[in-house]
Amino acid sequence: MPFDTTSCPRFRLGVSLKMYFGYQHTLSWCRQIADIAVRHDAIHHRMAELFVMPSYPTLPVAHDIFASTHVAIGAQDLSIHEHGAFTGEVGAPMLAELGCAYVEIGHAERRRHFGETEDSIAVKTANAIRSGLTPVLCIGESEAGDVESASRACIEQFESAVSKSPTPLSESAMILAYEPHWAIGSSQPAPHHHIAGVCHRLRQHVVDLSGVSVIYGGSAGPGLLTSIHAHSDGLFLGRFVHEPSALTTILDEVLAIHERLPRTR
Ligand SMILES: O=C[C@H](O)COP(=O)(O)O
Repeated sequence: MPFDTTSCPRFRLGVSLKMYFGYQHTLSWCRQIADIAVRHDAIHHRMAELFVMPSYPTLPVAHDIFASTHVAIGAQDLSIHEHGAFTGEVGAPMLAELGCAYVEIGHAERRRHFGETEDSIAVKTANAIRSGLTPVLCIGESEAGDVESASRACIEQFESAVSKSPTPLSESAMILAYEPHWAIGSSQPAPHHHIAGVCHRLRQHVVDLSGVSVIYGGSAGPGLLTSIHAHSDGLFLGRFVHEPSALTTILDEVLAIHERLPRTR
């Protein structure tokens, strides 16, 4: 009997490749992910939505690789400008033209290494929305602390990022990627109770915004979704899916989670 997923959550799984792979390695990884996506029931039955964010130069070919799959592509950043004399920049309109559905904004590494500010993040968020891209807005506290202070920091970052939005937030699609800076690039994710607590408060904060999902990133990998799925709409993945078979393991978890949820038939 086919799965009835109408009453079940649809998990959002995003992957950023950052700048880890070369050009050919990226395309080979994308082909393997496409192969997994066309065969896995969790994708077929729309229990999970997958988006991948490779480096800019690979986007057109990645778009072709995923064309006959349910996998979407996104960029890892965008310019604060849309067009014009801004050497080296890539604007939201071109990303949309390339077939990107998503764009990452405000990642901790951009904040730390490239001078990303709350103001530039707000401008980028507005530009993304104006071009029809779904922002994957990265928010998170810089130092390890308690759930309350982390949640406050995240909510401040969220409110600042959407402060220039050209449309009412109730009409916007957005993914909030909760990434505590101290858990990124680490050997393990933040403690489960911390992830659950912060994601819960973020979900409460956006409870009236039906287009906003809250996912967790920061050393996320196989096994994590099983533990946090009641509190998180998915995962933002990095190093721990560089080996494509790890994604199969996570999609298997999605299937198992759905199997355990009550069904309306
Ligand atoms: O963009 C992805 C996140 O920053 C997680 O990266 P990581 O899994 O290497 O910690």
